[in-house]
Amino acid sequence: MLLPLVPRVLRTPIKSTSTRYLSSTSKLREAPRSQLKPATSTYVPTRRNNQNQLPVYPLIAIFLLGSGSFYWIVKTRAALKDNPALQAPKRSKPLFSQGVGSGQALVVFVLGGPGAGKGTQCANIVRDYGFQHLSAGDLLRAEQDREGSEFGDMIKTYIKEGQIVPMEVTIQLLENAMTHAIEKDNKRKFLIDGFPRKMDQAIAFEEKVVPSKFTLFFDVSEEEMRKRLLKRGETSGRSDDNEESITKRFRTFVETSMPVVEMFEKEGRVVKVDARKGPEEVYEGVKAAFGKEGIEMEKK
Ligand SMILES: Nc1ncnc2c1ncn2[C@@H]1O[C@H](COP(=O)(O)OP(=O)(O)OP(=O)(O)O)[C@@H](O)[C@H]1O
Ligand SMILES: O=c1ccn([C@@H]2O[C@H](COP(=O)(O)O)[C@@H](O)[C@H]2O)c(=O)[nH]1
Repeated sequence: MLLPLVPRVLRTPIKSTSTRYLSSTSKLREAPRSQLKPATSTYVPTRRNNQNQLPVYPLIAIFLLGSGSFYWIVKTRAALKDNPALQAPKRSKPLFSQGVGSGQALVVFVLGGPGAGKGTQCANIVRDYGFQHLSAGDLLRAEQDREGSEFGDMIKTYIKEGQIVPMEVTIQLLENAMTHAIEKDNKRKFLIDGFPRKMDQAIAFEEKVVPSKFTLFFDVSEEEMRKRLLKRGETSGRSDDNEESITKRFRTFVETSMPVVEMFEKEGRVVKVDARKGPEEVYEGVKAAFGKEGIEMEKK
């Protein structure tokens, strides 16, 4: 068991995801437009010597900022690597095998772009299929806000920038939450929402924690997702529900997360759901997907 190695910071179980969307408003900024005036003068300004030269100072500033962020990320990764609490467990096989019996866990990964409707549909699945909902984003936000967390500032920066938090932290949070649900309520069916978002996470989680049963993928256009996120941003209070962060999150999704979905797809482990329509219609697709995978509704 990993638990004794884990610092108190990460050991505290996350109780609820209901505080997901708090309140505040994010505003869109519009770039000022330049005004063009008709040429009314014959005045020709004298050409200054450096007019055709590239502006050097902004370039230096961009370079310094870029190397600063790179240095920060490298330093963070090194610190995490040396953190005894986050050492990869020396397991020759996963903590759980796939199933719902003793020593087992049943994991369905839930993926899709930012704002695809993953959280909304997970709530339906929890209600009808008796799964536990573990949102990686929610767990990270709870850890970010937890007083005394040594990872809080790092998580905050990654989330605002739409980057993927180093996997050691996320996997440990997920494993803690799973272990807690199993020990407390013997709940062994998990919807892991918004994870894995990067290849290293996918491989490490399946090797060290449990192989997933399948991945439920919500398919919807970027345009629709942007619309949903901006609407949600009016009340969510999330630091990343704004135009600038949304653009960064989309880029990370396409470049970093889609390759994970493609890998699972090649292995025949993805069920796609058309998520363009309203929540009820999308849920019909979810039920069909679960039926296809042999997962039945729980009787009430
Ligand atoms: N099918 C749908 N049609 C229209 N709006 C939807 C639909 N599903 C969810 N929404 C709304 O879109 C927003 C994003 O949904 P949700 O939070 O479920 O997405 P998500 O994929 O979990 O997002 P994130 O990846 O950012 O956590 C919410 O405001 C939700 O109410
Ligand atoms: O595995 C993960 C999952 C999420 N993140 C970070 O959290 C934000 C928000 O995630 P949501 O699923 O939209 O709630 C995401 O943009 C990442 O910055 C992560 O690092 N790793």
